[in-house]
Amino acid sequence: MKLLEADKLGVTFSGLALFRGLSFSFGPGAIALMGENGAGKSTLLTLLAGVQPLQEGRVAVGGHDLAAAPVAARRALAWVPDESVAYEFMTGDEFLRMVFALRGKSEAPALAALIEGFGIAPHRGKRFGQMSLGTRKKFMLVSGLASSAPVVLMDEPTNGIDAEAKAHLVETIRHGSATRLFLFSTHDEDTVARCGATVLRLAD
Ligand SMILES: Nc1ncnc2c1ncn2[C@@H]1O[C@H](COP(=O)(O)OP(=O)(O)OP(=O)(O)O)[C@@H](O)[C@H]1O
Repeated sequence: MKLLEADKLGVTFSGLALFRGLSFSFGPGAIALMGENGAGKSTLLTLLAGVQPLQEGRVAVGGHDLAAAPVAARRALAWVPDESVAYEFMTGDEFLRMVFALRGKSEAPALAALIEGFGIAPHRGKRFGQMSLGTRKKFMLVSGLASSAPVVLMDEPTNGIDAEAKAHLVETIRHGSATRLFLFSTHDEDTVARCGATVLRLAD
């Protein structure tokens, strides 16, 4: 079962090619995107997530072409950026409700266990402007992981989170990777090993 396919992806910034002719095809599992700072990990993830338009090549998510059928393709993925995208005035609960409303869902069956596992229950009523960086990150992770999307794209998911949350992230990836694809950028070798992830290395 193919969940994410990239065919001859290429990106050029200011006349310099960041990568070219990048092709892969993944079914369920865990893939760690690694490489030096500036190798293009975040750029690749934003292309796959449909956050930034493709320059060269094509992407299909859940069999849906990202350029030709963007709504169906994006419905098949969840995107967890490195930095919080929530409004500062929103509470944790309001943010989660907004994300599920945007996905056309009123509830997420996995949500309660994720809130518990990531230890964010005490922060649900807090506004993002008053949260620590790690707590914001945990809400981003929970919003993506609680979706039923078969493809979960995460930019540096362990950045800033504590050991308990990291253990829960690893457990969620290990448990879910039989049916879903988790593709995440990281510099964290320990997490890659604990998740049993396959490494996709972007050359500098
Ligand atoms: N919109 C843009 N315009 C011009 N250059 C860009 C743009 N986006 C990214 N870049 C450049 O592309 C390169 C790759 O950046 P990217 O953030 O994808 O790397 P990364 O592998 O995620 O790095 P890190 O490990 O530091 O997070 C960098 O040199 C960056 O400055």
